[in-house]
Amino acid sequence: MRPQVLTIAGSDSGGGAGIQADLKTFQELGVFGTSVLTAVTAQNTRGVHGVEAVSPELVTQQLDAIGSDFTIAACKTGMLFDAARIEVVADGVRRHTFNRLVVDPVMIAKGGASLLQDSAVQALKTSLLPLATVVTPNVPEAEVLTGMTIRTFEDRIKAAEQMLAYGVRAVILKGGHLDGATADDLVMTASETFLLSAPRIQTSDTHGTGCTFSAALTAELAKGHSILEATVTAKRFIQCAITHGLDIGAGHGPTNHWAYATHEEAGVTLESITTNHR
Ligand SMILES: Nc1ncnc2c1ncn2[C@@H]1O[C@H](COP(=O)(O)OP(=O)(O)OP(=O)(O)O)[C@@H](O)[C@H]1O
Ligand SMILES: Cc1ncc(COP(=O)(O)O)c(N)n1
Repeated sequence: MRPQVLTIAGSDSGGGAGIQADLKTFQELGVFGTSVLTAVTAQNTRGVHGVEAVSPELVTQQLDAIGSDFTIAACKTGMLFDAARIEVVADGVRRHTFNRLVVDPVMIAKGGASLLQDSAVQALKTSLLPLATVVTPNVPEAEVLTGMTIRTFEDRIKAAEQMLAYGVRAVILKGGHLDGATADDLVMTASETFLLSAPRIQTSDTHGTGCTFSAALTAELAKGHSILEATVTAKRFIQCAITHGLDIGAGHGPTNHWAYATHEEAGVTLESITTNHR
């Protein structure tokens, strides 16, 4: 039987991020995707033009419809909109024992639109992160989650340590927003810290990179791979998707979800940098 997976996220009408990016990624990686919508955005490559949240009751109904019928091997969250949706999502994840949980703490879209209310950050930290297997913040999201300013490599290590203390099993602090010849993601578990690197692609077509990366990670966890194995495959998937962009739309274009199946990926490395003594 195909592994069944779930994404709990917002809809991106433009198809490059959100639920749409997640389902395309699941399909490409051979797992059966289901979805719980938390919000609907009117969005294209130029930006977010409207947002409406799905009621907490309907979010719960969707979670119960999935949880009562499917065997969810892994699950991810994306745009959660506000504290009320976070609480019902955390409740559903707990009740249905969705055990392998990837939390992508989506806060702000590439174009600058807010996808999570400021007042929801505390709920994310206290209700959802303790249930998470992996949390995948970018640098601005990690700054909000930790209250730290992240500039140096040491800052990234300290921030990842702080997020690990929120109860997650692994932190992937993504480096897409930083400069440099490589896009480096810091991967920290209780026992070890790694640097996951790939050549940085010069492109503005990076809409939905975080969604796609976390969906690939979820698909690989669902197949029973370890967190590290799943992380490396997810990086390969997103590297191919960014490298072979589709040139769609006039703004930040989507990535190519087909590319992983049809192109060789080059240059992803995983280097162990420290052994953590906890
Ligand atoms: N230009 C790039 N070249 C290569 N890899 C990149 C590039 N931009 C981002 N990445 C990689 O894509 C993955 C997603 O990271 P990113 O920091 O873009 O997430 P994000 O900001 O949450 O994405 P989004 O909010 O757009 O969905 C990471 O592995 C990151 O290193
Ligand atoms: C529904 C939804 N979820 C997530 C994102 C983040 O993606 P990006 O930062 O690339 O805009 C988005 N734009 N829309």
